[in-house]
Amino acid sequence: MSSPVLTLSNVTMQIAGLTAVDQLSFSVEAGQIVSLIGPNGAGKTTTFNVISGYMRPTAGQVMLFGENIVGLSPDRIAQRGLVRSFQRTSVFAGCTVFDNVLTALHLQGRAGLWKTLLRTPGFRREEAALCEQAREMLDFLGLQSRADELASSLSYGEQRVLGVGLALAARPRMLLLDEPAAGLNPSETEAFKATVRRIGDRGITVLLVEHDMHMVMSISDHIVVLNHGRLIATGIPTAIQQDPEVIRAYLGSGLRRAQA
Ligand SMILES: Nc1ncnc2c1ncn2[C@@H]1O[C@H](COP(=O)(O)OP(=O)(O)OP(=O)(O)O)[C@@H](O)[C@H]1O
Repeated sequence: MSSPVLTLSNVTMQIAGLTAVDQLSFSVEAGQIVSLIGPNGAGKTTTFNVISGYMRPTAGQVMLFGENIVGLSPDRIAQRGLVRSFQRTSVFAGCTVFDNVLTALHLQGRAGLWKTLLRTPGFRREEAALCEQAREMLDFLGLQSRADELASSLSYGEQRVLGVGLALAARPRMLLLDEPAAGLNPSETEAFKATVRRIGDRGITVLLVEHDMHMVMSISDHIVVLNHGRLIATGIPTAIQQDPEVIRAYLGSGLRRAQA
């Protein structure tokens, strides 16, 4: 049996007198693809902010790989293996696709300033290894044929995939995806789903916030549902689709479309 990589215990987040997240507890098991869903204003983004260190919860505990990460900065949390890919594209538009990935890998590299400036043999060896890793990453993302093009020339969907590649360059053990399908057309969404599955196949645990119920229902091993900051249901997709409280929370709308 797998063990949880992430556990929230009684997490509460009050913002300007409003309880955005209310006594929230749930766990994410290693290697799973888990979706965090709920109607607008349910507290999903706030929960992501708390998990990734952008907000310090008013109360509660967030355990990542067995360690309480409340109070750690996003950078420190990323060093512990949890990396977040943002809703908006975050690629360097004026650089080539290859240089985007290479730069992200460099940020994780070990070459120090002097080694880099003096272009020592150690630096050149590391540079060659990183170029190879960048090519592998572009293969993995299905962007190899676009390597020499400017990132700005990619479609919106491809830019989102590249943005995930930049997050993967940090070698996360757990990846947080913030509305990955937002703004994608149906074929881009299908391609993105395949990418997320391959990320899962690499043993990386994925937690995503997503409004596209088709994507959520077809990709998730497990779903966590929030409403008004509270957990109202958790389970496998088929159970969530039939959960009366979930259907009530959505007034049947989004969920009914996904079942159709
Ligand atoms: N910085 C803030 N200042 C004031 N209120 C906030 C702030 N951030 C979130 N809230 C409130 O907290 C509640 C939860 O918001 P949150 O953005 O986490 O929900 P969400 O589930 O991500 O919504 P959506 O699906 O619309 O993105 C909402 O009532 C929201 O108005």
